[in-house]
Amino acid sequence: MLCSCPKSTIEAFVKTVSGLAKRLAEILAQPLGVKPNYFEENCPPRTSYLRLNRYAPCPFPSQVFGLISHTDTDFLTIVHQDQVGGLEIFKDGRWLAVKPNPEALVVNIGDFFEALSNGAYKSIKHRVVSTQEVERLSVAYFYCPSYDAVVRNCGNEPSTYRQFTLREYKLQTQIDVQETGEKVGLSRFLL
Ligand SMILES: O=C(O)CCC(=O)C(=O)O
Ligand SMILES: [Fe+2]
Repeated sequence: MLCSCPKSTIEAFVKTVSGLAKRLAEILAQPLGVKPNYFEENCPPRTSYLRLNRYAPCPFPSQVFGLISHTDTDFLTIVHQDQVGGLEIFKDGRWLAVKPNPEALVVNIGDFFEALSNGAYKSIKHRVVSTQEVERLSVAYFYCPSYDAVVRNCGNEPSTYRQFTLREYKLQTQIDVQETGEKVGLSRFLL
């Protein structure tokens, strides 16, 4: 797994996964009427990032989450998890385990694709449950716009969310976490 790899391997992975993220975003955006060069213009490499997650074995797995329920602050996230398992998505009112497959990547829609698509694509709520026996490793690549790129509904329907930038969104999240203890997310930007 990537967490113990040399820097050159991580850099090579970022190069490949960033190309994949861009291509996937373009394909998903095509039916929405988004300009073909939207991601090229608005997502420079410096605001996207890779996170290496290590979840230590937990003596109280029923009481402590590896990662609490959240949506991702990006267009999309590409995740590679090891064989341990623990990632869950919230679908149709219940939590579903994402079966670990080290040969596969998991792609999550993030908050900004939901806004760009005016809700046609949903930013998926997810979490990681703990394991008592073994540690778990995962790698997540977050595909983001630049801080001042405007994210808005690209279709012709009346907008569900007001337009915003990553800078504004992060600032609002910071305020919400300080005041309420959690990220409120897109609902802050409902019209
Ligand atoms: O560890 C995972 O499988 C998911 C990680 C995740 O959701 C995140 O880093 O935002
Ligand atoms: Fe996440």
